[in-house]
Amino acid sequence: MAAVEVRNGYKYYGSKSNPKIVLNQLNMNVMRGSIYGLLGASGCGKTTLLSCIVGQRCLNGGEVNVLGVKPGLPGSGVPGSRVGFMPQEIALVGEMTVKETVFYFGRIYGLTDERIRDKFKTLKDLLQLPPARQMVKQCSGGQQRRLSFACAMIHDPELLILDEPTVGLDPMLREKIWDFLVETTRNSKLAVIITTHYIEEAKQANCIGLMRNGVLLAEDTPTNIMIKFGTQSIEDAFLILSQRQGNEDELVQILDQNRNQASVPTATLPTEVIDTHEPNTMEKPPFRHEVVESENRKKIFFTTKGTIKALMTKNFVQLFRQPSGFIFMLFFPIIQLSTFYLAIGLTPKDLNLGVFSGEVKSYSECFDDNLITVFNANDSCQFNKLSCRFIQELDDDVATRKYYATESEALKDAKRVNTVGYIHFAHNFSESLYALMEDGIHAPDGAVDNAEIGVHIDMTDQQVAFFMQRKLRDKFSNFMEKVVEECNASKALVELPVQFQDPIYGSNDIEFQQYCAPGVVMTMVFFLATLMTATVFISERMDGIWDRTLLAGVSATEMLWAHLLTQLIIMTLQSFEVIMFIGLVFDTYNKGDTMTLIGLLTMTAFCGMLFGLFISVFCKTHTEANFVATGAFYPMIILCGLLWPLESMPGFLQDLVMVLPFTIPSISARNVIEKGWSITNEKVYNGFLVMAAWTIIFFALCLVGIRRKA
Ligand SMILES: Nc1ncnc2c1ncn2[C@@H]1O[C@H](COP(=O)(O)OP(=O)(O)OP(=O)(O)O)[C@@H](O)[C@H]1O
Repeated sequence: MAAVEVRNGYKYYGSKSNPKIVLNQLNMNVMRGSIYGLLGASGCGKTTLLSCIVGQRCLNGGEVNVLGVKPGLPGSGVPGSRVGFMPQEIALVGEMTVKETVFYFGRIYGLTDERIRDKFKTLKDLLQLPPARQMVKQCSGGQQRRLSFACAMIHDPELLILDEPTVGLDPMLREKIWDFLVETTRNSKLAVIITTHYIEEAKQANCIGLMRNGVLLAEDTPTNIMIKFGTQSIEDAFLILSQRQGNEDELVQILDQNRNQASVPTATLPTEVIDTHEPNTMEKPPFRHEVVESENRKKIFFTTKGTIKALMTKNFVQLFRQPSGFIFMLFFPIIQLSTFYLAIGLTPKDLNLGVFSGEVKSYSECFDDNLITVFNANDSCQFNKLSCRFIQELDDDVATRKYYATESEALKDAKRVNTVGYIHFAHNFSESLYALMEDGIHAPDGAVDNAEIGVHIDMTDQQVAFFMQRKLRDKFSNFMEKVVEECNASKALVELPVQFQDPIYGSNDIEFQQYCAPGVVMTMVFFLATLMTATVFISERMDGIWDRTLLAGVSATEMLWAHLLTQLIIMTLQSFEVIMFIGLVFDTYNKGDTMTLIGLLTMTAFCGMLFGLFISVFCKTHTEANFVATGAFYPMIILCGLLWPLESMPGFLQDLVMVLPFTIPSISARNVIEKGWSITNEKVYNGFLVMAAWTIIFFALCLVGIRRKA
């Protein structure tokens, strides 16, 4: 009875108009209880044929029947527990131990732990597996191959497909594996398809298929093949066949011969000659596939829980055993937050400010303890060296003062950027100020000018310049208030008629850091999740683990859920860590509910994770994924009002950026932190809604992408 039948198999890569034909009207029969050696040069289409047999790929024409079912039908067990597949690449998780790897595959195939333990014992001896606790990445190439073989065998499949299993193994072990396969197929119904480059070892197979350029040139027992071509070895027979394939007349002959045999290949023309546009369906009746047992469906449904558990265990092991992954996950947020809180938005310190006063010959006069600046007698005041008094008012929290003998020297140093600028006082600053206070609007013009403190600032560093301007204004105001107080005059004389009362929200000394912190933390958490997810998924796909797990019968949806759940746990912990860290270490206040913030941050991370998944679905390599993630990061930082108020943007842009994932959520976070609003407030829950909407959009796009690829 046939385990695998391929009829007129036709497969191409590329577009229909310009196809690259890989399987060309190929016929193949693999009997139960036998070994089928599939031989052929590199690139002839062996792996493609195997992937169509296990349901990983679909034929473009022709039919496949595997164990009585059409591969890929839900509940058919193909791909799944009825088939064992050992791919060409190792496709194992490097961070798992040998034992964990065997248990992982056993569990996703739905085996009980006891059964896995028994099987592991047998396979360990047979295949000389490395020590159970050794990590896969620490195994040699040959050891990894043997382990991969064990994983394909763990569940006693009905069909075993081995793509180059003996590459890199020593002759003794190769022989052992062949002996095992011969013995097992003799005593059971197990069917084995094996591809190999060591043509002579295939002598032990019950049947050999010689393949070239997508065509099966011959299919027979090794002895018959050698007799047919009058050779001593299969290799020579293969050589003769390959030479014949190059000769068109001979080809037609082979084709006729094969057509007369029902079960052997019907098309043996090379790809360049044969008419490939319409696959030949011949007159054979279609396959009668077995009805898929509902029992199988039930089994798959009940094993889902165990599968998710196995997948999640694998994900955690993978993450925690990678030092870089663990450090990235735990310490990267802390490092990023620390750098942000230490570097952004704090008050500038250690600035140098030049000072020139025409009132004094030597600045030591200003620091003379006997210096009296205000004389108050007979309801009038006399001022003496008031510039010194202002200089004393300027303490180190404003800037370190550098004193100059001339204004030109102060200017020269400011131009060399040794100071952020300088202030200067006229030689008659005190008298002019006195005149201004005494005579008011009747004071001479010169007095008005000379009573001013001249400030020259380097405006190229705007933040420092604004800081200096604000500080000088505040200091001047304090200074004048003290002077008029000593003169027994009313403060109202020097106070601005504009009074800033207690703020409605926030405080007068709020730092810029408070404004941008929510946005910075949110983008950090989002893109961290994006990068982690994209990296995990792309690595898994590139290493072949994704495909191998799918071939074990696990659905893409189950794998997706397992990853999402793993990441969700990590993201929740990370959000908690972030909030606690900035609260405890940087003493950041939060007037609102911490759980609301953790919730919003976790949602942000979850959304970032789905964005990472979205990237991994549409990008083939890590480089492409990094380009997309970095490309998205900067527009978000710039456009979402995280660093600069939205109100400064043109109106149309303001409307546009409202739909971006960080604009409204960062406002919500600020509303919680600064205003103490709860989640019931529209301006808080809006942020949750926007994040939820983006999460749904990314999820839907991922599903569409994954289904299209499937
Ligand atoms: N996804 C793909 N897209 C386009 N071409 C592909 C794809 N996969 C394989 N091919 C091409 O199809 C041909 C057959 O590839 P396949 O991997 O099936 O060969 P093979 O016989 O298994 O080779 P090897 O023994 O080296 O593994 C090759 O020319 C290969 O370049």
